[in-house]
Amino acid sequence: FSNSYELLIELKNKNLLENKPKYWWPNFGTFEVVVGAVLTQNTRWENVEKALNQWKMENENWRVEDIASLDPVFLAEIIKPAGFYNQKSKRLIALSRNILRDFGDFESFKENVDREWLLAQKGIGFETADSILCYACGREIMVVDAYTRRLLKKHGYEFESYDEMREWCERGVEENWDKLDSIYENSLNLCFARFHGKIVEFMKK
Ligand SMILES: Cn1cnc2c(N)nc[n+](C)c21
Repeated sequence: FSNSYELLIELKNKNLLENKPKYWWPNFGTFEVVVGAVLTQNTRWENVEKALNQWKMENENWRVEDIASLDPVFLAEIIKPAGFYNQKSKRLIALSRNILRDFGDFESFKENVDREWLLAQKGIGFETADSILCYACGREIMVVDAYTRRLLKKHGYEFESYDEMREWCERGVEENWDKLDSIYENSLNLCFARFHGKIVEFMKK
């Protein structure tokens, strides 16, 4: 493939997202995505799901108001399966408090947060920030990760930085948006959410 549009087309016909949530990340658009994005650092997704489900055994769902006022030792115990649980517990509580302090509630955070605010939060780097923007806030931004880097390297593409790789993935799709729009029968929204999901599922196979 000579650009990311051609890569997307090659992946499109492999049915990589069948029996997956519509936008790939479970509970897309909710605070649970924010928690999962922090928990998935340096561990396997299966461990994140275990941690997320531990909380949901006792609670309806993950709410920013609950986590903001939680005892860090108590939360660490719940998220233990995800690893680095003391550090991740402290960071999730601080992040939740800052969301309430700076935005008032999760809905307003979804609408108004930007990449700079996220990157200023302790323990949030490019991949975590972009996962939150894309899958919690529904922004058209491409998450790139070790899977993406490995796939592109295999096809001769190497990048100086995270952002250079992200821009390569976004540019090829944006330059061919009209072609994609007709292929997807004009239902082309959040295509980067699905594009990243296809890459992860392809590389895991
Ligand atoms: C949501 N999500 C984030 N990272 C993932 C992964 N590695 N594998 C599968 N899923 C669904 C994931």
